Amino acid sequence: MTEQSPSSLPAPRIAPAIASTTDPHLDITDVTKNFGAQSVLKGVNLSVAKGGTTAIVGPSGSGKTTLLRLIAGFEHPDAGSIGLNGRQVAGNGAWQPAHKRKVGYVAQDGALFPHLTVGQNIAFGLDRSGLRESGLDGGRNAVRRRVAELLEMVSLDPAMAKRRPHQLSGGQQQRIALARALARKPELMLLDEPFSALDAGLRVATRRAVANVLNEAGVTTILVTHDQAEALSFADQVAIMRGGKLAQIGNPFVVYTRPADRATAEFLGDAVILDAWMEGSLATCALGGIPVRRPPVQGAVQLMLRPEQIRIAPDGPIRGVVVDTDYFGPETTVRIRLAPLPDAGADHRFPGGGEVITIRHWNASITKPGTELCLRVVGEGVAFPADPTQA
Ligand SMILES: Nc1ncnc2c1ncn2[C@@H]1O[C@H](COP(=O)(O)OP(=O)(O)OP(=O)(O)O)[C@@H](O)[C@H]1O
Repeated sequence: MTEQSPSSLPAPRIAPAIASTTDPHLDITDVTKNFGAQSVLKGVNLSVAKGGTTAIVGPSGSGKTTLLRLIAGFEHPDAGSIGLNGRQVAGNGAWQPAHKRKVGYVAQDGALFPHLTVGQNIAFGLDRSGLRESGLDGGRNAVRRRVAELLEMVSLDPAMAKRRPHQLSGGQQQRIALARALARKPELMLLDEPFSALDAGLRVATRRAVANVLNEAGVTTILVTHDQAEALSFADQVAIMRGGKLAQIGNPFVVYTRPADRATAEFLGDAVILDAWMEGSLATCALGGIPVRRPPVQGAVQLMLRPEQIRIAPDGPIRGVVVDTDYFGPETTVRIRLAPLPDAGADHRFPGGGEVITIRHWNASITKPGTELCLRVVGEGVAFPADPTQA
């Protein structure tokens, strides 16, 4: 048994930045989209708060880009409606073309024009009548000044305006693409996997820089990605797309720690899933009795824990033997075969032991195969009905 009680568990961290969706910037209601016989979006509902950051994450082909293109106004929905700032822009007979929606779009590869300089690329996005409205003449000097301003906004040296895209790194190219999209002063920015071509270090730095620019400019942002870690770190609202539907929408902490179903749990990160028996708010499994906040059913369930909730501890009540390990530098994944619970006996509610779980540990030397370990579980588990039709 674990020695945790629900009252001793850490309180969930609630993401501070979720803006109220009572005043949504974007409102998507029951949107469907078919391409020929293929049904790609099957009734999507999503609300994005003004100034908020939403990540749409999901496997390849689940419909993420299609949804973004509908929001941008590059495609019409077959049914449902899309509202921007309280005004219907698509559906129910309404239609506002893309160039009137005040929406910026940055694609995966940045899509810069290779034959134009950086400055010309950015200037391409400038709305010259907008420059005139701002008291600028819309001529060369005004354009040059605005391009320099936009380059500074994305933390690049204005001298770069003379270069061509092939003379820039991938991260710099993505920032130029962002500057070009920002040139029109969009109120909503759509980012379609803009960091996926960058290597790991540059990806994190560029993501952070882009997030800062958009945040400071107060631009509502939607990021599409298939990278769950990116979604969790970038956004204050994460929407998980699966098979043309949003399986769950919530703040990053909630969707990671309390996924709505097993597929979402496994998509968002590593998950330890064990057969368990739910009685009241306690699920008994090979790791002992684990508190569950809102059990969906009683009786047979599948219990989900994140690997970081299972700690190696000399006084831990659960026993197991290391099966094998995988060394990754800062951490090692450790596969452990669990021993039967001492009080399991012939009671059909208790698992018989022998389950293999995978956890992580920083010290590779204490996790050699065959080593006996004591384990402790921290925090709550999430229970899913063992019979998925009950979900
Ligand atoms: N213009 C189109 N014509 C026909 N089929 C399309 C069109 N656009 C998208 N599709 C199909 O719709 C499905 C969803 O595509 P979409 O690009 O929206 O998925 P995605 O989740 O963004 O995938 P990825 O992560 O691989 O970019 C795919 O099967 C795709 O082939």
